[in-house]
Parts: sequence; structure tokens; C-alpha cells
Amino acid sequence: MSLELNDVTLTYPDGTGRLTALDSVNLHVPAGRITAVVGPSGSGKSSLLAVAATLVAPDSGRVRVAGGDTTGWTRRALAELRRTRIGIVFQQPNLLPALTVAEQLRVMAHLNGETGRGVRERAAGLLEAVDLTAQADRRPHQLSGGQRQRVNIARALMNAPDVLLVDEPTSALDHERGAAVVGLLTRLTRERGTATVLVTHDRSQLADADEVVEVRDGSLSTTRAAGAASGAGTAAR
Ligand SMILES: Nc1ncnc2c1ncn2[C@@H]1O[C@H](COP(=O)(O)OP(=O)(O)OP(=O)(O)O)[C@@H](O)[C@H]1O
Repeated sequence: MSLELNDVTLTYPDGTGRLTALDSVNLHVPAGRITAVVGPSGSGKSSLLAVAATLVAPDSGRVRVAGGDTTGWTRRALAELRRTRIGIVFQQPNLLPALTVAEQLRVMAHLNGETGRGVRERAAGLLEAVDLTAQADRRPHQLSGGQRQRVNIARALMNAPDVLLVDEPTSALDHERGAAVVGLLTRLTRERGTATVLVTHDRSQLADADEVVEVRDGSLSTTRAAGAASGAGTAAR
């Protein structure tokens, strides 16, 4: 199930006129693939993620999540879509201080009305996938920055989303830990078949991406196309 933006334009009010944050943007991320988005500050990267997350409706164009065109959907329908189909990883892991690591994950399923053993098992499986089994009963203040960001990623995957949107996940981490987080995201994208978009400032983290697109003044250009990588999504280094 993929993510598709077709001819998306987004403007914001700007004094008496409008500022074009996204200008006829096209993006297609297939399932199991990761597209990295780079670009200077203010170029439109966050706007692109906000539109892809259906948090902001574009002025024109279409956003398709897992095949469904979201144009004209009610707020309630979009909220449901986000809960069930879209995982979002923000820059800062906004974990709930009172909950343990395992509870941070389980609460995502509870929000969907799901309880019971299946939820516990899914959370445990994800914690294993991000190598945090030993930390399952800790609270956020008892974790390192890299561990918190891994909880953040596992939590975003808890409801098995089709689309995973990741905003600068490594900005608070040193280079080595940042590279480990991007490596983890790439592996989980392949394993879980998500259509993943990764916004990053760090060009050294692009090697794993299937496609690299650059945003400049709201326009998108492909700096490395899908298929330029060797093998099934393994980028040439
Ligand atoms: N809510 C808003 N109202 C008006 N203008 C906005 C709003 N949000 C963003 N902008 C403008 O839209 C343009 C794109 O902003 P955006 O936040 O998408 O850039 P970015 O590439 O994510 O930047 P950064 O790397 O600094 O986070 C900028 O010119 C910004 O000033």
C-alpha cells in the first residue's frame, strides 16, 4: 500500500497575498520503500509531511493513502485514517512520562479500541525489533535519547500503518546513533512493508534510501531515482 501525492499545491496566508509552500508536487512511495526528503530550511519539507499525514489539506491536488484518495474527507474520517493507516515519528519523541515503554506502544492499540493478549504480543514483538526488550518496563526518563527515539519509531508502527512519516528523527542524536536509527527505519520499512518518507538534514544518512528527493522553494526534484539503487531497494553506496 503506497503513498501518493499528485500535483499537490499548498499555500499559506502571507500578509495580503499567499505564500506557496508546495508547488505542484508529485511523490509516489511504494510499499516497502523509503524516500528521503532533503532541502534547505523553509523549503517546504514539514509542509510536505503535514499534507502527506492529512493534517493539512492542500489547496489543490490529491493525496492517496493506501490507494484511497483523501480529497474531501471529513475530519473524523481523516482522524480514523491517521490512527489506523499512518504512523508519524516526530523530531522529539513526545513520549508520555507516566507510562512504561511497553505501555507507550499498547496505548496506541487501546486508542483503536483494541485490548488483550494480541496487543501485548504485538508490543513485545516491536520492542524486540527495535532492541528494547530489556527496557520494556522503564519510563522515558530512564532511557537514552537514542532509546527514546526507538520507542517513538516502535510506537508509530504499533497499528501496522501503511505509511510511515518521519521528521528529522536524528536531530537530537550524534552521528553514530543517528545512522543506527536510519538503518533501523530502513530495515523496518522493508520488513513491515510501509511506504516511508524520511525528512533529514543529514546527507550522510541518504545511502539507505530508495529515492532521494529535494525540496526547493516548494518544488520537488528527484536527486536519486528509485531503481538507481542496486537490488531490491538496497542503495548503491
Ligand atoms: N502556518 C504557516 N503559516 C504561514 N507560513 C508558513 C506556515 N508554515 C510554514 N510556512 C512557510 O512555508 C514555507 C515552508 O515551510 P516548512 O516549514 O514546510 O519548511 P521546512 O523545509 O520544513 O523548514 P525547516 O527545515 O526549517 O523545518 C516557509 O516559507 C515557511 O515560512
